[in-house]
Amino acid sequence: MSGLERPLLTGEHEAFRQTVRTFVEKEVLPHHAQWEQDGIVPRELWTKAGAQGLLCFDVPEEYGGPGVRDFRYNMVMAEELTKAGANGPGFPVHTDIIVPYLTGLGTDEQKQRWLPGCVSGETVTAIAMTEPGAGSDLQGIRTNAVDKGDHYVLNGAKTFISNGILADLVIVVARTDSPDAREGHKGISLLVVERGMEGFERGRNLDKMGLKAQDTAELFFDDVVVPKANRLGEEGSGFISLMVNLPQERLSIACIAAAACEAILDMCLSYAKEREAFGRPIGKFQHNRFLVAEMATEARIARVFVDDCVRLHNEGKLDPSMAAMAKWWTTELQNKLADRAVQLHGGYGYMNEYPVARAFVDSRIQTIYGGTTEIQKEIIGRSLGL
Ligand SMILES: CC(C)(COP(=O)(O)OP(=O)(O)OC[C@H]1O[C@@H](n2cnc3c(N)ncnc32)[C@H](O)[C@@H]1OP(=O)(O)O)[C@@H](O)C(=O)NCCC(=O)NCCSC(=O)C1=CCCCC1
Repeated sequence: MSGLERPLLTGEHEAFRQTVRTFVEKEVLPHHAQWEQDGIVPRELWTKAGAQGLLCFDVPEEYGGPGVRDFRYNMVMAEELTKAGANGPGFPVHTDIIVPYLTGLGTDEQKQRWLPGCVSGETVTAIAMTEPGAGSDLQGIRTNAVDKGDHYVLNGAKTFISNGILADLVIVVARTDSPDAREGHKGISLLVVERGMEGFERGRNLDKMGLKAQDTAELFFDDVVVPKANRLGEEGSGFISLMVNLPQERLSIACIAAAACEAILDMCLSYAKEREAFGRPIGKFQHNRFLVAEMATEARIARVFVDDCVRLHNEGKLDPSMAAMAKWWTTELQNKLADRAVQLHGGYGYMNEYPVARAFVDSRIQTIYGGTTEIQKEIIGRSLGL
């Protein structure tokens, strides 16, 4: 797909892309296979990324960041990691999804306390929404925090938490209402739990089908004393804060999907030109030519759509239903293209040593996390008044 115009991006974004690419080639790719076996990346990778200015672009200067509110940088980061097949570093999870809660909801004291470490990579973050018994139905969570005056006592369990093992700071979604007088979404708050708090334990680093080098963990909270100074936003405002922030998470996932579609197309194009069968390159057979032609068309539509969503987001005009459209459509496309790519590659496509196999397994989670395809359609349907 190289050579296609991207009017959204300027020379500065392309220069940033070069910095990310050099970092990925030097610091990530030589070790990635080992990290996939380990199920985790080393801490030092985060501080190296921080030192190169690759984390938390929109954190204001007074809190140690570059203060650049431009999601195109987030998008370029997602693209470079995805196209390199380097899905281990959970940088987009940190920069695009979690740190914005601190920047947007934190008091000055909280921001002074937490943001400089997030920018430098000393502090790795996670957000804990999902529980063993509640995923799509966020209001159904049971983790609860009991008000004890100047602190809460937190109890519960979370699962599927990205960066869960590495995280020093976890935003925990918890019920702060009483079990006798449930207040629906108004009973949900966001509490920051920090590494070392008594009663905060990590469970398994979960063994996943794909995204092998990114740690995904169970977290347990057993009478954890969380100071009220660690609550983000007003008590009871947590659900609305999630609804307001989730569109950016979904856009981040769509950025990954659009880049993955382009990467899959490139793999198929090369293979269709190189691989010969029955005396000619397989791309000379009409079936395969049409297959790759369809992929090129669909990947281009995804690109134009996602770039436009990023433009709207930068202008503060991306509504939640548009983010939902971008998320479901591009991630479903990514799955479709990945499946077809394996078929085109035949037996080689099933071999882990071929990038197409990784593209296939990594695509599968994309339609699930960040809100499933079905939840995205629910959001769109409701926005249409249905
Ligand atoms: C969309 C959803 C299914 C909606 O739920 P309900 O039907 O219970 O809620 P409902 O009755 O629709 O609404 C309640 C209040 O909320 C207001 N509001 C809604 N949207 C918004 C909005 N956009 N802005 C402001 N207010 C909003 C609504 O008006 C209502 O308030 P009111 O009662 O009128 O006072 C929601 O639960 C959801 O989204 N689930 C997916 C979770 C999900 O996506 N995890 C992802 C976990 S995976 C993850 O986090 C990671 C993945 C990858 C890496 C890292 C992290």
